[in-house]
Amino acid sequence: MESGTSKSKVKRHVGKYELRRTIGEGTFAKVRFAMNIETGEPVAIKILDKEKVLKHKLVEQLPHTPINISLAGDKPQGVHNVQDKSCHSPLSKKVSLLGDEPSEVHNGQDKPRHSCLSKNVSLAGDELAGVHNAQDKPSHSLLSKLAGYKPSHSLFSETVPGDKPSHSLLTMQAHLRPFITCRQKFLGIDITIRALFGMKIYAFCCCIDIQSIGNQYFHLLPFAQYVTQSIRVA
Ligand SMILES: Nc1ncnc2c1ncn2[C@@H]1O[C@H](COP(=O)(O)OP(=O)(O)OP(=O)(O)O)[C@@H](O)[C@H]1O
Repeated sequence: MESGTSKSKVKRHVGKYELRRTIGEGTFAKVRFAMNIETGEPVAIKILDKEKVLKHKLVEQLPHTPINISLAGDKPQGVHNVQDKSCHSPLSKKVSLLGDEPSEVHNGQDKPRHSCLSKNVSLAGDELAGVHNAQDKPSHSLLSKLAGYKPSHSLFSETVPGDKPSHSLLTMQAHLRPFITCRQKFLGIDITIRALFGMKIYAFCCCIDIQSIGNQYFHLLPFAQYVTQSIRVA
């Protein structure tokens, strides 16, 4: 994290993002509008105090294995997502699924177009095995753009040397739990994990960049203008 000064006030930066006004506040986090100083791309950055995260054991709610999340609009054929309307976060919509044995999950067919998050994967088979998503490059994927489509690439670790992403890149995972529905809340994100149609397996995947700096976590989100219609970008 770096800071710069302007004539009137100090502008805070997180990597290549300049933090601007506060968009909103939730139970655990404050969300600020931010702008990529190189491209002008608007994003939202959710800021959480580590203390709060620890106090409310939010981290413990994160499954030890990676999870897969998808946004509204990403509905690969045959997959029915259940939206959780109790949460306003654009990341809160829904969910994943998949097998206990995290065999490599890939996809060659599914090309979601409207994902703000990257690497969506859909599997319609009864088995998870050696499926790859080498072709999958969602055209509107914010994070995949930022990460250069490299799952191991953290946006912030790239731009903030020395700062390690704590939970960035929640990647592909499989849980073979037919008919089990599980709800988790992690860092303000409601996550519903559902297994649909018995042995049929569907997978969604995304990269979530969460950077730990000082006593705070910074969570990069696509800026959802519909949430804050009145925000002024300036
Ligand atoms: N990606 C985003 N783009 C624009 N505004 C956002 C975004 N994410 C959150 N906000 C705004 O910030 C507010 C706080 O979001 P946050 O996710 O921290 O809490 P919440 O989900 O609204 O509430 P809680 O955490 O109590 O369930 C939201 O109500 C919304 O107005």
